[in-house]
Amino acid sequence: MKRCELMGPNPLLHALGLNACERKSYLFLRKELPVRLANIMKEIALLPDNLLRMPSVGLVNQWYERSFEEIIEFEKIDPDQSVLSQFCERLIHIRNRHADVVQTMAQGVLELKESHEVDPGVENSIQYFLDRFYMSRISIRMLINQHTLLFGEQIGKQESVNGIGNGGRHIGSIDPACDVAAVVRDAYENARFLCDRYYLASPELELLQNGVPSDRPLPIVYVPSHLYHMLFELFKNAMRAVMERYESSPPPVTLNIVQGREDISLKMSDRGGGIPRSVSDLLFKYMYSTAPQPSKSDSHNVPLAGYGYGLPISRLYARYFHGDLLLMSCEGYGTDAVIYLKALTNEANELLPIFNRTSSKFYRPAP
Ligand SMILES: O=C(O)CCCOc1c(F)cc(-c2c(C(=O)NCc3ccc(C(=O)O)cc3)noc2-c2cc(Cl)c(O)cc2O)cc1F
Repeated sequence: MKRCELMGPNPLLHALGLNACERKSYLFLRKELPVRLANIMKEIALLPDNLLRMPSVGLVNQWYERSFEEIIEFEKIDPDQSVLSQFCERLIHIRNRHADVVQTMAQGVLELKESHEVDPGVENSIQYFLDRFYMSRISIRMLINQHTLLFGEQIGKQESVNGIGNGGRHIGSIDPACDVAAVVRDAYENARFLCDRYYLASPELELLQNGVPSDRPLPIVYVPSHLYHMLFELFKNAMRAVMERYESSPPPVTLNIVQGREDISLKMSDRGGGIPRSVSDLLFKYMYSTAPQPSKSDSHNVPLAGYGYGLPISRLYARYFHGDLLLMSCEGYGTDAVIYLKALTNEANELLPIFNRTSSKFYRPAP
């Protein structure tokens, strides 16, 4: 078995250690995944009783408990090829089980809103929990994807992730030369398709690099699907604001990519009229964003915005590798949304929620 340098829990560095080794990854994940599942289950147990009792939250909790049990079954099994294949299949099974966790938790929050008065203290606890819960989920899915993409059955067929061709250079879900400009154009075109379908028109994209029109590739080490998710969400919001404000000749949405020494900044600017600060703060609140899902039958007239957790989860994707996502809206004119990415690979390690005395205080403040 070829030795390999397991480069620690940083999935970027771990995966870029091109001689990734399935056995080392198995030994790391069979410990690390139960730890991350256990950490978040401890926090679920500390949720306000009213939320914990909601049927959908109970369902999510069962999924976590089941997945925890299924991984610790490997705790004392030495890896031979059969065990490694079973482990890969088990991870895929677990990833599929958790596919609808975001919507199911949102349903749990809705069940709470519809059945109980929610005081600001409980709302703060829910906001704190969901940020940590979804960040934990991003990290767990990142580790599972790296292992199953690097060592799973599909390894020979992996052409690209998220449909963006790349000549097979991906390492798991990480692209060591992720072309930011290409992901921007991809996200814009897909948001534009939805916009055209609903408004029968859409704003043009003005793509700049350091303030100058440019189509030049801009390769960074990143997870294209994370970058795409953030950009697609912001383009949808910008297009909705612009098209709601302009009957015709909508002004373009500008996306300026600025390469700094520490940060790569992607500033999206629109002239959609903007929102007051009191509203822009609410857009990151899970309780505010939780509304009954539009019925599928009238999906043709659902606005661009998905009544989802698009913005808070996009911010978590940015923060996962120590970046950020900020909104600066000028009511009466338009909105700037900035995605900050870490330009230096070795600084882009994971940002993980760890359950400890400090975090538990957040749920039940000391009497
Ligand atoms: O569904 C999701 O997950 C996200 C759902 C989210 O849905 C929204 C949406 F796409 C766009 C806007 C919006 C408006 C607007 O709507 N302006 C008109 C109005 C002015 C005042 C007030 C008020 O005073 O209350 C309300 C609206 N202006 O700028 C933005 C805007 C918001 C964001 Cl996050 C962005 O990245 C770019 C933007 O241009 C608000 C949304 F809410």
